[in-house]
Amino acid sequence: MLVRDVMTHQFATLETTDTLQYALVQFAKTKQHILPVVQETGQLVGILPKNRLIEALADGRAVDSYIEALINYEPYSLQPTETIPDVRQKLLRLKIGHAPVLNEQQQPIGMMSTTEILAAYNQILERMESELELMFHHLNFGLFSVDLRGQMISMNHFVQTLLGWPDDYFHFGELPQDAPLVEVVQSVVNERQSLTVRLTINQHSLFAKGHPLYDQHDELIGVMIVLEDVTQLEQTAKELHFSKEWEHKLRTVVELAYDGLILVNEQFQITMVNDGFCQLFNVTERDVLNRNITTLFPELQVEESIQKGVRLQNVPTLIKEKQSLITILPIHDGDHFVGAICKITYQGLTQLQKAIQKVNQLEQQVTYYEQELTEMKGTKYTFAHIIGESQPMQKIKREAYAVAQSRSTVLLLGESGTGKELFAHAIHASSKQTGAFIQINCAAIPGELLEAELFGYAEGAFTGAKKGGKKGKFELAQNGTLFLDEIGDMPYPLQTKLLRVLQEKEFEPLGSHQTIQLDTKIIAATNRDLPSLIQQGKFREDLYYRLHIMPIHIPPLRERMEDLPSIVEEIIRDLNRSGFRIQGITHPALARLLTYDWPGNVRELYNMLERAANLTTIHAEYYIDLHHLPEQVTPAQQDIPVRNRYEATKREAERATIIQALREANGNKARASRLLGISRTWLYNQIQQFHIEEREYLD
Ligand SMILES: Nc1ncnc2c1ncn2[C@@H]1O[C@H](COP(=O)(O)OP(=O)(O)OP(=O)(O)O)[C@@H](O)[C@H]1O
Repeated sequence: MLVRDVMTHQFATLETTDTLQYALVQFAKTKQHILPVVQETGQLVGILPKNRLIEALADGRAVDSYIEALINYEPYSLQPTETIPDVRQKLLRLKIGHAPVLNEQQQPIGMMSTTEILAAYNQILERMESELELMFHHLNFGLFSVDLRGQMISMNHFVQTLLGWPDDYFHFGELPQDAPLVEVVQSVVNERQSLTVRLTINQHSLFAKGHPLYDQHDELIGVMIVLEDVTQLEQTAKELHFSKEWEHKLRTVVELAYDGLILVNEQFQITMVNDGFCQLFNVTERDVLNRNITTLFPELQVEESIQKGVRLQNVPTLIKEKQSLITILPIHDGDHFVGAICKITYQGLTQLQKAIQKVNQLEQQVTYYEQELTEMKGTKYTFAHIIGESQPMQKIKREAYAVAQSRSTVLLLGESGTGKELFAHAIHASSKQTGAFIQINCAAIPGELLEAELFGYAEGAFTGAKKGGKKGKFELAQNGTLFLDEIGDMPYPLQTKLLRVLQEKEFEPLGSHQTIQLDTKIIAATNRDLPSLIQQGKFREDLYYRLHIMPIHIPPLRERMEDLPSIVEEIIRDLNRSGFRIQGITHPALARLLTYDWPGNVRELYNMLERAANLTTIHAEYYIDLHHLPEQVTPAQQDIPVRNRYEATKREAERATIIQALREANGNKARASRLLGISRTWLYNQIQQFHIEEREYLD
C-alpha cells in the first residue's frame, strides 16, 4: 500500500499574505492540524501548524495581521509513491503527526497524518486475517488449540474431518475427557514442553505433536496440537518395500532359471539382462542397459521376429559358436505391446540334446507301432488325425465315433476336400470290424467295370475274365468296412443292385451261383446334392433312404475357420515329416489365410502350404510368409470380382476342352488323356472335379 492510496485530499492552501483570521476559517473548514502555504505558482513555501496560530491569537496578535511570521519554512514532506510502513517509521522517528504530500513540481496534492496510517493498517490487518483463516483451514495437517480449562480456542477443518469432531467443538466446546488426544494435552500441560506421539484414530495413522502456548509474561495459557496423517505415506512405504522384495526375488529367479535372459521395452531398448547373458556375450550390464538390442545384438533378430509376429520358441541357433535354443516372446499389456523377452538356453544342451534324441526315438517308435496298428486295420487315419476343436467338428466327431461302434451304414456328406475320406478311415479304425478297410471310388471306375469291381466274378464269367475269377470289393471287405466314395456318381443300374445287396445282406459274384453273406460295414460318401440328383432321376430315392440312416454333414472350412490355425500347424508337421524344414508360419500369412474363402477346403489348404513350403526352400527360409502364398489368397480387395470371373471362365474353358477330347475319343479315357497330353489318373480326377457326365460326350 502506498501514500497516494491513503492520503486525504481534503485540505486548503494558504499564502504568506493571508490573515490569521482567514487561516482560522480554513482550519475550521478542513479539520486539518497543519495547512500548506504556497507561492502563487502553487509550490510549497512552508506549513502553518494550527497550534502556532492559536498560540499567536492567545498572545494577542491581531486577527488581521499576516500569517507570514508563524510559518514553518522547513517542513517535512512526503512523496505519493512512498510505502506506508516506511512513512510510519519516518513519522515515528521524527515525532511528527502530519505532513503534506508533494508532486514532482513540489506542489501539495494531499495530506498524510497518523489517522490515515492507522486506517491503512486496519485494511491490511483485515486482509491478512481472512488470508490467514483461509490458510489455517486449508493446511494439509490438523491444528487445534485449547486453553488450560480444556476450552477450544481454535480448530481447522482438517481436524474436524480427520477426527470427525462436530462444529460445536469449535464454537464453544470443551475437549471431552474421553476424546483421543486428551492425554497428549495433559502431558504437555504437566511437562511444559513439546512432545510427539504416534496414534491410530479412525483407521488413520497420525503423528500428534503437542506444543505449550505462553503469553507475553511467559505464563502457560494453553496447548497447541499439530496432527499429521501418515496413512498414505506408510502405505507407499510398505508397497515400496514389497516391490523391492519382489524385484529381488525376481532377479534371483531370473539368474537361476535361465541361462541367458534379456528384456527390452517397446522401443527395443534393453531394460534388464542377467549374468548368463552377459557371460555368453562377454559384456557387462552397464555396457548394454538402455541401449538398442538390434544395434548391440543383431544376430538375435528380436525386433525383426516381433515385428513379423513370429513366436520363436526354443529354436536351435548357433550363438557365439555355442549350440543354443532361442525363445523370443512379446509382452503385452492388454492389446498394447510393451516389450519382449529373449531367452537363450546354452548350458547343459548336450545332455538336453541326448534327452531330446531319446524322446524323438521313442516318439518314432510309438508312431511306427501306431501306424502298424492302423495298417493292420487297413486304414491310414484315426480320429486323432482329424484336427479341429470347433463346435461343429466336436459334434460330428462325437457322432462319427458313436456310429463307428455299431453296424449301421454311414453316409458322409460335404464339399470336396472337407475330410470325408479321413472320417471313413477313422470310423473303421475305431469300429469293431476285424476285416480290412476297402475303398472304391465310384466315379473313377468306368461304369461297365464297376460292377465286377464291386461284386467280383467267377472264372469264365465273361470274355477276358481272369482265370480263377476275381474277388470283388464286397468280398474283400468281409468283416471289415467298404467305403463307397463318390456314391452320387454310381451308374443308375448298379444302384439297384447295390440296394438289393444292402437289403438282403448277401450277393453273388458275376457268373457265379454261390451266394456270399454280407458282413460288412458300409460307409458311403459324396459331395453331390443327392436330393437334387433324385429329382433329376439320376439317383434312386430308395437307395438314398437306405444310406441316409446315419448322415454326417462335414461343414466346409469357411464355416469353422477357428480350426484353421491348428490344421495349418498339423499340415506343417506333416510336411516336415516328408522332408521339409518349416518352423512355422508368420502372423501376416496366417491372418491372410483366415480371410480366404477356401472353396477347395482342407485339400486346397494342404496344396497351398505344400507349394509355399517348396518356395521357402529356394531362399532357405524357415517360415511360410505372405510372399509364399499364391495370388488367389493375396489379391488387392478391389480385384476380387474380376478374379472370380477369370477363374470361372478358365474353369468353363477347361471343362469344355475335356468334353471335346472325350467326344473325339468316343469316351475312351486313355485316348482322351493322350489327346489332352495329361495322365489318365489326372483325367479321371478332372472328370470328377468338373462333374462331367457320360451323356455329355456320348451320344
Ligand atoms: N480335419 C482335418 N484335419 C486334418 N486334415 C484334414 C482334415 N480334413 C481334411 N484333411 C486333409 O485334407 C485332405 C482332403 O481330405 P479328404 O480326401 O478326406 O477330403 P474328401 O472330403 O474326401 O474330398 P473329396 O470329396 O474331394 O474326395 C486330406 O489330405 C486330408 O488329410
